[in-house]
Amino acid sequence: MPFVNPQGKLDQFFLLSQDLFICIDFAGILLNINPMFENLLGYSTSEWVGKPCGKLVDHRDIPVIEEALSRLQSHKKVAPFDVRALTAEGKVVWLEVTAAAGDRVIYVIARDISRRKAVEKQLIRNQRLFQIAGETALIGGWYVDMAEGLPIWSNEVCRLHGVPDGFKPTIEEAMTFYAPSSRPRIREVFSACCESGTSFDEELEIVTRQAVRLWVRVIGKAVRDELGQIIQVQGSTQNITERKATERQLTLLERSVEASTNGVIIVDAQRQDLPMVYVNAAFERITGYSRTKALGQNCRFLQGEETDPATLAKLRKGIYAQQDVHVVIRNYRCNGVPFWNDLYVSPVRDAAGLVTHFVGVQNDITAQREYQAQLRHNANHDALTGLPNRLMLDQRLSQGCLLAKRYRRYIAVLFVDLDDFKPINDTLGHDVGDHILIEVAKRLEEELRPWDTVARFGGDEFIVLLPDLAHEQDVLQVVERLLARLSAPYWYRDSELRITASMGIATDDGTISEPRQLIQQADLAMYKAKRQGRNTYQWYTDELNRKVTNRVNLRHALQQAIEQSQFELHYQPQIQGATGRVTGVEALIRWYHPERGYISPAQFISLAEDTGQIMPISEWVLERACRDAVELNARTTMPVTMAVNISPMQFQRAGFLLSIQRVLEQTGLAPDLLELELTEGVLMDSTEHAIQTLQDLRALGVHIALDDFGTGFSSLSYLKRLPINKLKIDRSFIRDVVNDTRDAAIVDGVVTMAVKLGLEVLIEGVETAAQYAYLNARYCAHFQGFYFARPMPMLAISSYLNESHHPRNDAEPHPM
Ligand SMILES: Nc1nc2c(ncn2[C@@H]2O[C@@H]3COP(=O)(O)O[C@H]4[C@@H](O)[C@H](n5cnc6c(=O)[nH]c(N)nc65)O[C@@H]4COP(=O)(O)O[C@H]3[C@H]2O)c(=O)[nH]1
Repeated sequence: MPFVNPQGKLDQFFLLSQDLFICIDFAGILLNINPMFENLLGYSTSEWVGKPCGKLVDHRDIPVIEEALSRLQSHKKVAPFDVRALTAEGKVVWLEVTAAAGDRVIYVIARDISRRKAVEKQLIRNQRLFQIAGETALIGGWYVDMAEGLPIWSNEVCRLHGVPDGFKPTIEEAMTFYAPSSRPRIREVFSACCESGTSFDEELEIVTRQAVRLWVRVIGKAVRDELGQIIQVQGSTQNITERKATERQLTLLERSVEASTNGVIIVDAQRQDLPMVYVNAAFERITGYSRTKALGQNCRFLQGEETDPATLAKLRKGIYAQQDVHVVIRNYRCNGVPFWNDLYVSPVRDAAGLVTHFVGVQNDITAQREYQAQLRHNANHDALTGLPNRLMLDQRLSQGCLLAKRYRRYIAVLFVDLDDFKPINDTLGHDVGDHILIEVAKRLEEELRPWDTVARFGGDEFIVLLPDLAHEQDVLQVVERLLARLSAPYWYRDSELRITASMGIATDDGTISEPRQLIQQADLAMYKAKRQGRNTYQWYTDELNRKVTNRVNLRHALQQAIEQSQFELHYQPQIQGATGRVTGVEALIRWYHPERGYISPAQFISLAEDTGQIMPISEWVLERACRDAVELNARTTMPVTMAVNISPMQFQRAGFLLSIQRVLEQTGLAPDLLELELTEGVLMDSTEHAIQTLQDLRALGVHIALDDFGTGFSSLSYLKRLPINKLKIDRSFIRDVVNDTRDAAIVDGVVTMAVKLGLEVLIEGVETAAQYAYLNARYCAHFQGFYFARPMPMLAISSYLNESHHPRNDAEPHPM
């Protein structure tokens, strides 16, 4: 290595120095370099002597070198400066350069400051990072030297307070930034820290210079010197406004959840067996379990015997699939009482979508369910007796048929109707009636097996279903047992009441296509039982069915007849025996059916009575007969009475009297030419009312005849009170009157009695000359019968009357 010749005593420094010693001329050419040059930069010194010093420097620092050189050339001073030199390996070495101009040369000392530069760089980087952290976390630092008593704020703290960077408040000024509510606290904790070194960590409110309220977390601690004296209080201030808002919201949420009337449960989805980590107060109230008991457990402790496995499976499936799930589940309270839990469960996901929890919202809907059940019960049960009603009966009947079919058994339907319940109800009152119905329901239920059904079908009608009979005949034991039980005395407020029932039975093997038909069949059979004397039963038969079907068909046809006016009136003459003169005619209805021809009134009148269709028919008959009577009387010289049959229903209707009055007025028929024929049955029913109506009719001038006399059971004492004009002796006594002395005796008795009571007598059903001769010889009466004439249409009776009122010579009435 070539050595530069040392000069004078200072040469040793030149050689040994850890700094670079360089001499350059005023043009910047290297003249002399110490050995450190080679050590530091890795170049050989000889190479570089005579070369411009600028070549050593990183191109970025060349302007610095040029500037310094220019100043030195002008013999100006140059302050030490830093440049980057490049080593032989291409690395950068930071040099602190001190240069001074001599007479002919420039002396340069350059010191390697690369390590310092690296530390500085690191420091700057750290400062920057600290600043970033402060800005990001909204934390600023501050300190107060005890000696000076002035707070020093970092830029972030300045920013927080809304003041420019470098703002230097007094302690008092710094305090005034705190909101009035927070001020006493910061004073207290700051003083305590200054005086006794107590650290503080407070969340307080400040008001920025722009009057914005912010929440800050202020942390402070004392710094002591080696003697333990507090020399400084330092700390940080962090803006936590957002966190506070979030916290407030969370608190609000928590309070809301706590206050909710719904039970809320949160379970940890990440832990084994999904333990509950939160339950609210409503959960405690609903279940009776305290938080301490519930937390940490799986919800399954709420389940019990009646918890439906299917519902449970649905709930588990939803949880397993991490989906929302809604169930109504039977749960149990702490005291073992079950309740209906309307439960919604939803997964709660974290930001990454992972299910961390499940939240369950539960509602105790037991009361609601019970109410619904009550409604359902009410819809299916009779309010008075609590028995199933018709609706439920239908379901049970269908089920019963299915069971009978499946297990090859028989189903029996009993139609139970109480005998004479209406009079009890009407006369003794509804309380008594209700009491009996409840008692009947109870007795029926007690006599039956649990799988049998008793339903209330109507007022005093009950249906019993026996869906499990081995043999059809088995039903009879039950029926007899029920009849006996129902006929046992009933007690109401110490009074004994007696009532019986009539029952109709229908059975089937379950294959019937329309189970309701069994009820109809049992109903038919029950009616038959009623007709057979009550407190008995009847079995449904096909024959019964046929009759009923005919009746149903007839009823439909009758309705059409009413609507299409298919009726006519025929008239049968009534003859006065003494004179042979026709004194009246009886109007007899004829139904001309377009397909079936004439249908006898004997076939349809009683049906029309049952169905109520008799009313429109009767009105028509009355009016037609009155009009025809007016016409007939207009054509004859002698008055002719019009006898019209009055049905019981017609007679009992309120307004009957009025309807007679009206028809007389409308047709102009003289009242004494109208004779109303009533049967004994009509008058038997409501005696007082009937007698009053008869008296009113008589007052109108209308005649009354008691029809079919002798066939009923009217008492003679009763007969004497009736304001009637005429008795019509039933034709059943006439048929054999000539030969049968008993019939003759009856006719004799009735006629004698009638005459004694001042009543006229009409003998019906005279068919032969012998009968007529026999009767006419004995009694002063009127006669009617085929012997004289059959009922005939209007035209025919009109000419018949003409003829009879201009009799032929023998003056005897003649058969047609
Ligand atoms: N065997 C026999 N029968 C005789 C003789 N003379 C008359 N008859 C029949 O005896 C019935 C007399 O009428 P009824 O006893 O009031 O009996 C009537 C009456 O109860 C009822 N009826 C007829 N028309 C009406 C009506 O317009 N209104 C009401 N409510 N019932 C009526 O129908 C019943 C039957 O009427 P019809 O079939 O017309 O039968 C009539 C008549 O044709 C006879 O010598 N021998």
